Amino acid sequence: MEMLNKVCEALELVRKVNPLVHHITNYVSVNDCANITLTIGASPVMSDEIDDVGDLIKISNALVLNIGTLNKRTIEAMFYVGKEANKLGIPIVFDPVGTGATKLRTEIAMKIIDEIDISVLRGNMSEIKSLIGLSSSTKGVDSTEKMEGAEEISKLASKKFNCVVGISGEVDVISDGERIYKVLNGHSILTKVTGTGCMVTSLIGSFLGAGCNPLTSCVSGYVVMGICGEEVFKKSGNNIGTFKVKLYDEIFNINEIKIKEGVLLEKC
Ligand SMILES: Nc1ncnc2c1ncn2[C@@H]1O[C@H](COP(=O)(O)OP(=O)(O)O)[C@@H](O)[C@H]1O
Ligand SMILES: Cc1ncsc1CCOP(=O)(O)O
Ligand SMILES: [Mg+2]
Repeated sequence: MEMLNKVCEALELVRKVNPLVHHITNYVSVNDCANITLTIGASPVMSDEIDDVGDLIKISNALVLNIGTLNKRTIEAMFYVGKEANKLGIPIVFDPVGTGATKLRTEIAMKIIDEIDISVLRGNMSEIKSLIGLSSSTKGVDSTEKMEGAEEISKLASKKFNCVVGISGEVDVISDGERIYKVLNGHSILTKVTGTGCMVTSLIGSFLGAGCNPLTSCVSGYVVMGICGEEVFKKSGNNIGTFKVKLYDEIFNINEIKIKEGVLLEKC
């Protein structure tokens, strides 16, 4: 399958290019995002100070915006650096954490999508549904929505926001407005460790920074997290405390052979 080869090429490319990925992200999973960026072969830098981000984005290859613990100061920095990234042609992945749960999150996420050119929007079903104006329930940062209709919703959201949209869940669904891919890899244990969605977003940022296109970057992020999450569970079972550390090991050691053996990727 053509996309599978692109995912393998993306892995090779990120390790060759070693892109710098600038993050403005949340203080819950910031360290996990930095580590996951390193494990895939990119380099992370985290900064949300408005007097600092303008210089950093000039030397970065991609930008991750994540509103998990947004506040007035980081919101201002996100708009500033997002617009600078657009001027410089640096790709952006946006994670609208908790959208739908609060007015502030929904309003800021909508404004980011409206004013900043985003390459990939990645969130769970509750977040994406709320952004396209569908009624949606949430549990804070976690989804309480079923994945039913995810194919159409991802396509609709992609067309509406003019970017690739990746909806995560038991099956991850990705669309560029025309094509739809499904990644069936993953394990429910991934929902028991905080920050796994944020980490997928950092993986996507790493692939974007390496020069991969938004669709390939998004599919690759989900494939890597899905296969590696499954693998850690197979080896270690329900040992939640050590899961994340083993996930780093697994992602660091992912290769083309393991991807081709383990991948469950479908084109709709
Ligand atoms: N029920 C599930 N079964 C298998 N994998 C899942 C399940 N729910 C989520 N995942 C995986 O966990 C990762 C994070 O997704 P998710 O928990 O939906 O994001 P978020 O943490 O942003 O809400 C993704 O790689 C996704 O494929
Ligand atoms: C628990 C929590 N609260 C604010 S951000 C955050 C982390 C969310 O991470 P993810 O969306 O990857 O589960
Ligand atoms: Mg999330």
